[in-house]
Amino acid sequence: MVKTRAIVITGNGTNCEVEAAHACRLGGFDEAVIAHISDLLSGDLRLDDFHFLNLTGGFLDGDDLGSAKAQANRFKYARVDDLSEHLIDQLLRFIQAGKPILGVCNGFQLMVKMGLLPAFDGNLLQQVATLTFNDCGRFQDRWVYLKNNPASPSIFTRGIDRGIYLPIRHGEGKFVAASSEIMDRIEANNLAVLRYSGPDYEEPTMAFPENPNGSEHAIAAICDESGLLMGLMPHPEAFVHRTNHPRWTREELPEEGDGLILFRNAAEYVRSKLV
Ligand SMILES: NC(=O)CC[C@H](N)C(=O)O
Repeated sequence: MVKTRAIVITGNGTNCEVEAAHACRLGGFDEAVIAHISDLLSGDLRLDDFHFLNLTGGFLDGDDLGSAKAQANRFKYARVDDLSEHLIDQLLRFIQAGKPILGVCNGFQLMVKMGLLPAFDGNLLQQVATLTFNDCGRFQDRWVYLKNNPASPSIFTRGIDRGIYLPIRHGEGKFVAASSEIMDRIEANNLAVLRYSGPDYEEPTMAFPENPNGSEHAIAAICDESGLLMGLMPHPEAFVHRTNHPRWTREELPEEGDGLILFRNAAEYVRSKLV
């Protein structure tokens, strides 16, 4: 049987790669490789040899130029040394092959700034939204409630009932669309996958602190129309077991953390396409 292989890209300031690779393995991938961006740029590793790409969180290039902006340009314009192609050619092949990509926090910022999300009409590499400074003006490091949109096409959130509880750690998490037309289209196509809410997961909220950054339409996660490309500000890889929960010694909790389902769904999707 073919091994399902996940790749987590690191380097230039990411800091969640070990947790992310662990989540991929727990979720069911046979292998999860932590690859430095330099290994892709040198041609030593190729995206073509993997089935799932996780763009993980951190402080790429120290957030200079705005979070993930420099890495977005690196992905778009850097050439792979020994293959006489650009890294973006590999990335576009990956997407055209129908392979899923999950961007978390800095990785979500990267996907949006490269134009991989929301990528209307498969129009990749055109930036139509951004993630900018939190309205509160401060870095936020705590847990949030995320209301699920069951009508979204995201393959990652299948099976989530009302919502999930996850940690955030970001300074630039406010989702802003370039125009009201873009936002209308995101809403019309159910591309807003998760929104900040109260603990009952009833209504999305713009109120601080439940909405930690002032994100338009309370958006915490979006996907593309295929559901295979998704990004979110909260960290699913940081809640895979009940002992990751801030109150695990005081509350009765299920063994599995709320974030693991995203990785399990990715692994199951990949497996279903390989057999
Ligand atoms: N944890 C993260 O990935 C943070 C992303 C980015 N550095 C920010 O502060 O917004």
